[in-house]
Amino acid sequence: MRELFFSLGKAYAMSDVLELVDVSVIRDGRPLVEQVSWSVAEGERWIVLGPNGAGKTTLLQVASSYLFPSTGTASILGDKLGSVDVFELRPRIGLAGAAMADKLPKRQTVLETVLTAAYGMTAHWRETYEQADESRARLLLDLLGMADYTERRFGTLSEGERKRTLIARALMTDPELLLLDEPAAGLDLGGREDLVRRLGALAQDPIAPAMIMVTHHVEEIAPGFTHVLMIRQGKVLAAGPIVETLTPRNLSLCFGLPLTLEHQDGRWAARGLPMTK
Ligand SMILES: Nc1ncnc2c1ncn2[C@@H]1O[C@H](COP(=O)(O)OP(=O)(O)OP(=O)(O)O)[C@@H](O)[C@H]1O
Repeated sequence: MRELFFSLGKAYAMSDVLELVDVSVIRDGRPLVEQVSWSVAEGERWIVLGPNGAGKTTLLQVASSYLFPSTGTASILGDKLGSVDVFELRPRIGLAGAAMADKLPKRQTVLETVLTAAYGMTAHWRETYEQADESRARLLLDLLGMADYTERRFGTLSEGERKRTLIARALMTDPELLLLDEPAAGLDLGGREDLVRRLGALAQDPIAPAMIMVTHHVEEIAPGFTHVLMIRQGKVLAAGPIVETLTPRNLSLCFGLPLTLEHQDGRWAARGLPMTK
């Protein structure tokens, strides 16, 4: 069944999903991210964790080829930004986030919203879809628990339903790299837990694409995520295998206050220390 979703043959070396070397992005003379070096290999599932304004979305924009570094080099799926046609690269990258949601027409059905990704478009426009594409879109919507919503208009969905539709959409092109920008933001407890379960299944699937998920909250990290990059004020504070790197000390440094951290059954929970009188 899974083979329907993800293909096996990849055209790049294992280590080459993403390779940033000394990447800085500078706007108005200020670095939004500074001297970031980071590599993501096939099979790895990364969390990018950090406070508001740390530079997480900026990094994801570089990883999705929508933003070029001001200095340093970025290679995505074996191709260096600046010497590759990004329009050939982008279908190989699945991207789900609020910025994408804003571009999608609200009157389009959920099925059309997912299908248009197969054609590199955001809106339905006279193209006739192939049966195979429609079958894939329906299967992905089913995988994300959206099978009963295919004819609903995208604009009428709840936040949780919208988030799950966007992930199905991001998987439509069978990407080699899946980028999720705060997929659990705005979800209630049930919605978050449902999404964490689905992302956990995806993360633990050995033939699913390499994944990078941006979040502010350790509670949103699903079992199966293997690595974490912790970022503060545009700089990498720590990066590496999650169990070694996601420590109370690093988390406290990252968010700038003393925090306790629990890790149980693959899930994480953080709490601030009580105020001393
Ligand atoms: N085009 C721009 N010009 C100037 N500053 C920008 C631009 N885009 C982002 N910034 C600033 O860069 C910093 C990093 O922004 P970014 O959106 O990457 O952070 P983030 O970690 O994703 O934040 P959040 O968690 O709040 O979404 C912020 O201070 C933001 O105000």
